[in-house]
Parts: sequence; structure tokens; C-alpha cells
Amino acid sequence: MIRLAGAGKTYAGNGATCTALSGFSLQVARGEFVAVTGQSGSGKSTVLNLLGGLDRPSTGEVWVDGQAVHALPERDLARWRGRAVGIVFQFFQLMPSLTAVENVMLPMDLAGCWPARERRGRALALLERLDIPEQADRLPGAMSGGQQQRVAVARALANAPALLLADEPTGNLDTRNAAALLDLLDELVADGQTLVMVTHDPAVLRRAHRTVTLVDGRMVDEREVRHG
Ligand SMILES: Nc1ncnc2c1ncn2[C@@H]1O[C@H](COP(=O)(O)OP(=O)(O)OP(=O)(O)O)[C@@H](O)[C@H]1O
Repeated sequence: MIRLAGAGKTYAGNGATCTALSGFSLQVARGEFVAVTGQSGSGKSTVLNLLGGLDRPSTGEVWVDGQAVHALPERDLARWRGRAVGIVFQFFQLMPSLTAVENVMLPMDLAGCWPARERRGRALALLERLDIPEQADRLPGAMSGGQQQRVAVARALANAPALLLADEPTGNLDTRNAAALLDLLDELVADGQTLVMVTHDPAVLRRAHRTVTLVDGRMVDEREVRHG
């Protein structure tokens, strides 16, 4: 259902070109959890950016849930992304002036996916799902990092995206909060959520169904993870 086929990304600037990704192919099944790893600069974020339509491939194709993302005109890309993809970042990136429930409602308001009268209830249900219903009316600045990241996951799920993307989501959390967040992400995957995560964290790699390793923009290893 998700497919990168021969995807490449080259950046041009100052007369030099930089190849961030080269001939990268990956298929992710519905409900699968794939972790992408590799050293700094190896191309991990580029993979995520292509899957999320935040960037376009220089070569190759990107398919998400039947949509040819590489072929979408610029004007349709942001709209598609808002409905089909949820993204969680290392530094949460919540709107500081909005409460937790308002942050979660924002993607619904922007995409117009759900009837206006249902959005607040849906956002509250997601905060409940992420075990932080009591944070609904608080501002991000008054929450711990772990709580903020849960709000960010709830926000990413607001439009029931076909694909959840996460870029080092535990990178700014302590061990206990990181483990709690990973438990919640495990539960979402067990419920059928497709997840692609960039990470350096060995604890995350052990939880994935499959890991993909990049070196200098190329896949050098792909392996199934044995569980239990
Ligand atoms: N906008 C850009 N312009 C020019 N070069 C870029 C751009 N974005 C990424 N690159 C280059 O592409 C390569 C891959 O970058 P990418 O961010 O995908 O790596 P990464 O594995 O995610 O790194 P990190 O772990 O440090 O986030 C790097 O050499 C980077 O410098």
C-alpha cells in the first residue's frame, strides 16, 4: 500500500549537487511498522519527506494508499498530506498558543474532514486514547515533554491517516517517557496503523516489524525483526 520505487533525491546549490537518496525502493504493507536507521546525513529524513509529500523525488515514484504522490501538482500536495499522512517530529512542534485539544482539532479544521460539531469530541477521544485526557485544556508550555509528544501523536492521528510518519519521536524524551510512547505506538500498530519511523534508538529498532539501514543515501540492509 506504500511504495517507494527507485526513489532518488538530489539537491543542487552553489554549483555543486548533493545526492541525498539514490535508487531507494521500499514497500510497506498496511499495519506494518518499518524503522529506518543510519548515520547522520545518510538520507533517513529524505525518505520520510518523500513519503509524506514534504519533498518531491528527483527520480522514481512514491505511492501512498493508491495515490501517486510524485505526480501530484503542488497545489494538491498540501491538501493530500493533510488528509493522508500524520507526522510526528522530535521537537513536538505544537502550536504554543493553542490548548492540547485545539492542537488536535487543527488538522481537522484545516482539512475539513470531519463535521465541525464532531471535531472536539474526536480530539478528546484521541487524547483519551493517548492516556492524557486531563491535558485537554492545557497549553503545551505547561506540559512535560512526554505529554507534549502524546498530544503530537494525537494530532498526527486526527484525520485517521493511512500513514503515520515519525522522525526520532523519542529523541527528546527521557527513558521512561520514551518507553511509554513506544508502548502507545505499538498499540496503534496492533490496531492496524501503518507506521514508518526514523530512529537511531536500538530500543525502537527492536519493536519494529522490519528495519531498513541507509548509508550515503542507499539502502544497505533490510531485515525482518523477530518478536517473542
Ligand atoms: N535542503 C537540502 N539542501 C541540500 N542538501 C540537503 C538538503 N536536505 C538534506 N540534504 C543533504 O542530504 C543528505 C541526507 O540528508 P537527510 O537529512 O536525509 O539525512 P538524515 O539521515 O536524516 O540525517 P540526520 O540523522 O542528521 O537527520 C545530507 O548530506 C544532507 O546534507
